[in-house]
Amino acid sequence: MAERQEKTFKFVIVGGGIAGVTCVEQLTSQIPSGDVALITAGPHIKAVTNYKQVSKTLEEFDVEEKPSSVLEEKFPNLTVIHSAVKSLHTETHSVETADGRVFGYEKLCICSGGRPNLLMKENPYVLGIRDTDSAQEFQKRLCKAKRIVVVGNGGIALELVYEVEGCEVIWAVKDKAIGNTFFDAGAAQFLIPSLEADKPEVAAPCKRTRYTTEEPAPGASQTFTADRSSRGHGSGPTEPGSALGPDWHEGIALRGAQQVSRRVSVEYQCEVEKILTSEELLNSPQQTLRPESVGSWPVYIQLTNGKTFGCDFVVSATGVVPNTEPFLHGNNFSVANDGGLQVDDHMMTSEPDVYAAGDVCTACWKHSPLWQQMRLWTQARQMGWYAGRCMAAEVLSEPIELDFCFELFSHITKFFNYKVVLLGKFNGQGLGPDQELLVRCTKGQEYVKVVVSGGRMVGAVLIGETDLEETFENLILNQMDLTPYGEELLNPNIDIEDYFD
Ligand SMILES: Cc1cc2nc3c(=O)[nH]c(=O)nc-3n(C[C@H](O)[C@H](O)[C@H](O)COP(=O)(O)OP(=O)(O)OC[C@H]3O[C@@H](n4cnc5c(N)ncnc54)[C@H](O)[C@@H]3O)c2cc1C
Ligand SMILES: NC(=O)C1=CN([C@@H]2O[C@H](COP(=O)(O)OP(=O)(O)OC[C@H]3O[C@@H](n4cnc5c(N)ncnc54)[C@H](O)[C@@H]3O)[C@@H](O)[C@H]2O)C=CC1
Repeated sequence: MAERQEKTFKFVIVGGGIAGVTCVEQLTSQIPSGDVALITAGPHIKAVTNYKQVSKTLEEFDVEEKPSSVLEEKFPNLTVIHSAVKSLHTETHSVETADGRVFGYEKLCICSGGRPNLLMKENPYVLGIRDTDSAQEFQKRLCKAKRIVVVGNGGIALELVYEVEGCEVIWAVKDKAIGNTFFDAGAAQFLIPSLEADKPEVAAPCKRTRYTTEEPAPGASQTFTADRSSRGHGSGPTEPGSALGPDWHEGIALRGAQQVSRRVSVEYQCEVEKILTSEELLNSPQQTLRPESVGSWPVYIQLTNGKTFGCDFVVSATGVVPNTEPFLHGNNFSVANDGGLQVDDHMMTSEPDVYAAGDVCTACWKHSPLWQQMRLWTQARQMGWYAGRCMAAEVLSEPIELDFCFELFSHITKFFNYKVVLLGKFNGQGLGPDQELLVRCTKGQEYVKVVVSGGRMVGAVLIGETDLEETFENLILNQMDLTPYGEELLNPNIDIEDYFD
């Protein structure tokens, strides 16, 4: 550890993403006299703008990348330090930065986010998407590409396969249906036609109280094509840093080298066996391509379904790993199975005076039966805000209770150009057999799924302009017995809002 301590701050926040910046904003406004330092690796910070509380728990906002001077001008008691934290010494209450400076703290909040959980870290043909730099690298490689393979079945994969144009996409998913992180096979079936059609088909509403769905057989593949117009170019490069967020792809053209329509082939129920160069492929015993077709691509991907695809590069959209490394050495943090710093219901880690918020932490308090953690920026904002309040409350010796936002999971987003609202145990997470699903689906228009347990609504997936989010949120929060209403709950001819007034 360097000998010289530059300064001791009352509060030190590490990370200029949504969690860190929201925590700073909360602290500086609650305790204007306390000096606060924000230590962050990149030159920019992420700020929440146009915040809108849509309902009791649903919120919408934009995120802007801004120079940190904007924050310093707004909060005179804030100092922004641009350097990565290299080590943390909880005993002496100090952090050391990559440029050798040491700063003391009375209370520390770690908001260092996460990084892509890459399939093969050292392989130059495997890309992850996290921040502005990695998105621009992806765009640079894509504009010369004729075929890419996307591995993963969560948020990034869903966005990419829909947005990429002029390049063939092979989409390898582990599951029986697309988008398993966010919804079930029924919703996947509703969304799939969007991959091949620009205009949604409008049909009469149809209602079913339980859904059944045809699933592709193991190793099956499906191909979807569509013509789409290209979009404009956007912002220039920035330093590596915070995660991208909603609509990140709208500012950059995601167009490949081919003047052809979009073409997505989904390979179901498979994982990556190997990623090989053409030379390695020729020497591989499992290789199934004809020798004359080997060599035309820079890289080849072998899937566990026995298929091999040549491509320009592979996108590993396979989740997030929390950035904990600089903080662990020499300290005694409890780390969760997913690699996050465990935090209690006051966002405190297992080390005294050290809090954590956002993608880097794992919520280890006893959750409300209707909430779960997902690494989303709505939760990064809520956690950063609540961590700031908890730190202030501790300093002011005020009591504080777990915030209401952790009562009910709620998320608004957009997939395949549809509004998507997820509430509570939207996929029946952890409910076991004690659940009933009510589904209403109008092809090309809306998909409504309600999860009922013990006669009470515990979750919902709303795709399209359903206008049901507020009513369903209330029904979930009230835990009203819905048994008398039965299937009428989703009857499209009943105005459900009036029904429950
Ligand atoms: C492509 C993409 C699309 C997404 N889309 C959505 C979406 O539509 N909706 C949604 O809700 N969520 C979305 N997310 C997830 C969301 O962006 C993240 O959950 C959220 O931004 C996490 O915020 P954070 O502040 O915890 O971490 P980050 O944004 O990762 O910020 C971490 C900060 O810590 C800094 N840092 C890291 N290590 C150190 C260190 N050692 N010292 C100092 N500073 C350090 C980094 O520079 C960065 O500023 C998306 C994510 C990606 C990658
Ligand atoms: N609209 C939204 O809300 C969006 C949210 N995000 C968030 O950004 C973060 C990063 O996104 P993603 O990388 O898509 O993470 P994710 O957590 O959403 O999905 C990861 C996917 O990768 C799969 N996977 C994991 N390991 C694998 C392996 N070895 N082989 C094959 N598949 C594997 C998982 O089954 C899962 O389908 C997530 O926290 C996500 O929630 C990202 C984009 C959009």
